[in-house]
Amino acid sequence: MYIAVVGTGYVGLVTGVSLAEVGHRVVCIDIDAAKVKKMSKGISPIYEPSLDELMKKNLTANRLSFTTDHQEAFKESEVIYIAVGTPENEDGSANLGFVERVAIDIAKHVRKDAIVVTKSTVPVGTNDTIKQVIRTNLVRDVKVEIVSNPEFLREGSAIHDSFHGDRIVIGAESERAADIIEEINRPFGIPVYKTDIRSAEMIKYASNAFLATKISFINEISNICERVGANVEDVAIGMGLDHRIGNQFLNAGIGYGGSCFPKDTKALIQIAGNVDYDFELLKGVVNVNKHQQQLLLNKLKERVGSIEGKRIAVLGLAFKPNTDDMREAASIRVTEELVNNGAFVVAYDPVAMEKARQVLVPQVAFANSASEAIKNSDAVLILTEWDEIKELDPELFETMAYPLVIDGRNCFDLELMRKYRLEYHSVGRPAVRNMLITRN
Ligand SMILES: NC(=O)C1=CN([C@@H]2O[C@H](COP(=O)(O)OP(=O)(O)OC[C@H]3O[C@@H](n4cnc5c(N)ncnc54)[C@H](O)[C@@H]3O)[C@@H](O)[C@H]2O)C=CC1
Ligand SMILES: O=C(O)[C@H]1O[C@H](OP(=O)(O)OP(=O)(O)OC[C@H]2O[C@@H](n3ccc(=O)[nH]c3=O)[C@H](O)[C@@H]2O)[C@H](O)[C@@H](O)[C@@H]1O
Repeated sequence: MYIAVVGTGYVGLVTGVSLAEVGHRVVCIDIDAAKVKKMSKGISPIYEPSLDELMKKNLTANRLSFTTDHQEAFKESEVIYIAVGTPENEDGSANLGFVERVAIDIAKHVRKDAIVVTKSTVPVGTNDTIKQVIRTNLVRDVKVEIVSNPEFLREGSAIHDSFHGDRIVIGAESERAADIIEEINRPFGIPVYKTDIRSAEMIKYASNAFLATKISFINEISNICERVGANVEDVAIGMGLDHRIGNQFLNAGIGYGGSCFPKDTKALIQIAGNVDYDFELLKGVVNVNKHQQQLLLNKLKERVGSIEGKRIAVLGLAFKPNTDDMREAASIRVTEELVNNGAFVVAYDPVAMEKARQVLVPQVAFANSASEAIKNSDAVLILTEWDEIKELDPELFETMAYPLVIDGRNCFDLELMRKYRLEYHSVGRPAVRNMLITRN
């Protein structure tokens, strides 16, 4: 199949590369010329495990190409994927400006009958708008059908998820269009669920909102655990053994960040509000998430008193491990608050430092390693559970005058931390206060 993918962010690029890998001829289009130049050389503009290798392999095999030219890209295309961003408007609703722009580009440049597949996360009813925009702006006499095919990949394991996802959802207005998209995806061997377009659009928001709900739920349980002396990790294991609950997405921490949960939960509240439905539960989920980051800062303030003039090491800046994505990362608000309170912040991340420099407040200093950040600090805050951080030797913390570690991601085993001279606070687990121990 000749396929065009519009937008080469996390979703578009991974979709394009994966479709090329299973044998399709794919052209990826982006308006960002610098990005296109880089990708044409086989260099991924984002950090995503295995992506570079697959890009190079498929470029060499001539199954994959990149361009800024929509007209050129749509010349042969039988299927056009829309994978541009749908960021948050100020009122929490989804900004559909990029999607609508692409719909107009398709209408102007499409040359043959085509199926337009929406991968971007869009509010229920948006595919009807896309259809309308394309049909009213069509320049040539061609037939365009619309399919909703929401994406469920996670950043940091995007390639793996594309080949081993739990399901592919196809929402279509005709059986023919649904069958063609199913056929395109057959080589992935992932179960396909076909439905109507509006239900497919809703499946995406409902799935993200449900996962976000699980996180806020376990975070509230963790806050109670701290007060009653229980351990949230044991609680999550015990709960997860019930298959109806499942053991995933029950990691308590500083709340969810990233480019999707924060915006998609708010967008779903708006979608509900637009039809006069007050989605109370989801509003609670969003509020709990906001509060959770503050709890970490409260713990710090409680232990160090005034933050002013203190040197605080912040380990882990990306919103989750294995990505350099800084969108809605907890580190943005946390470092800003520390700086506003007069702290000297020294930050470290194994991968996201370059992007972090662009979004964190300019007063933040960057260390070349975790140990450099930790040395001489008054406290360490852990915000992302990178393996590199989880594998740090706790002895490193003993290089601090008063080893105070506040871990927002439960990176360390409590038994292990009890063997070191340090004070360690994590989320939903008993604190370790072990300043007097002498080890042999
Ligand atoms: N990031 C993720 O893990 C996931 C994202 N999604 C959804 O997928 C959509 C895309 O998300 P990301 O890939 O994160 O976005 P992104 O913001 O990383 O990338 C969007 C890309 O589209 C390009 N673009 C904008 N307008 C264009 C146009 N008219 N023509 C060509 N290119 C254009 C931009 O230059 C940019 O490179 C969003 O709706 C998001 O909610 C869904 C599942 C996972
Ligand atoms: O629509 C999207 O963009 C994507 O959003 C999430 O993927 P992603 O944001 O890449 O990452 P997740 O692994 O889901 O983590 C999101 C946030 O939740 C946090 N989280 C996750 C799991 C958990 O148990 N606890 C927890 O705090 C993570 O630290 C991170 O900040 C979903 O998992 C994907 O299925 C979806 O396609």
